[in-house]
Amino acid sequence: MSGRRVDAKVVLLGQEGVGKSSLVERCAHRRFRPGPYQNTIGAAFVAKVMTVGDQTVTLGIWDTAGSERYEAMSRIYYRGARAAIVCYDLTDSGSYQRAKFWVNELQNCEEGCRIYLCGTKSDLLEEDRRKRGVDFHDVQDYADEIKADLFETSSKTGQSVDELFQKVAEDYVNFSAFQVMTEDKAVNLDQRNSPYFYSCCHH
Ligand SMILES: Nc1nc2c(ncn2[C@@H]2O[C@H](COP(=O)(O)OP(=O)(O)OP(=O)(O)O)[C@@H](O)[C@H]2O)c(=O)[nH]1
Repeated sequence: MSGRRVDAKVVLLGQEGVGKSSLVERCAHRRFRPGPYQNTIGAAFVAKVMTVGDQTVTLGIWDTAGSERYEAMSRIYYRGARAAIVCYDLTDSGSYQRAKFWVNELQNCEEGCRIYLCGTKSDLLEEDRRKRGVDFHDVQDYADEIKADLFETSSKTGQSVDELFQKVAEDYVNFSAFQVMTEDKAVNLDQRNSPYFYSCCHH
């Protein structure tokens, strides 16, 4: 992995303890560590190579610290991000409010960043449905409103974790292809000095 170019910066945001580090651990190392909760200090970085069709894409994933103490630092980490996975704990409505705070930040400061809402710890709901603290349909409506994708994941069982990161990689590839197409067009339209442009207009 060393020396490999990162194609897209991805940042994880969300209240402390919602399971951001566990999500990265599951995605990168396909494991879940149930041990005592250790909060992230500052941020952690993982590069993950993904396959989209016949292309490989390296995601540079920044796992930020959720503690409000590190809020200013998290802002540094989402700068230039192509995708933000904004996490909340499906059993904790307060964490969903905190997720909305990060969405507002991104909308105001990082226009080019796609947002993925991620409700975590879905295995806890399988154990007991009454533990759900955030209504799925409410979040789906909100996701539609902000043009975000919505996933409900479990790092413990692995549910929907691969799907989430795969979608991030696919959107990156598709969006980049679209961007190249529109940029090419912009160049063509702008080439007033090009021989083609004049030959085209003078004949
Ligand atoms: N049951 C269950 N517990 C989880 C899951 N994901 C995380 N946890 C637990 O939730 C606690 C917090 O997880 P972390 O991944 O450290 O949370 P974080 O969002 O990175 O926390 P900060 O680094 O403080 O921002 C840990 O005790 C995890 O074991 C999950 O999918 N299911």
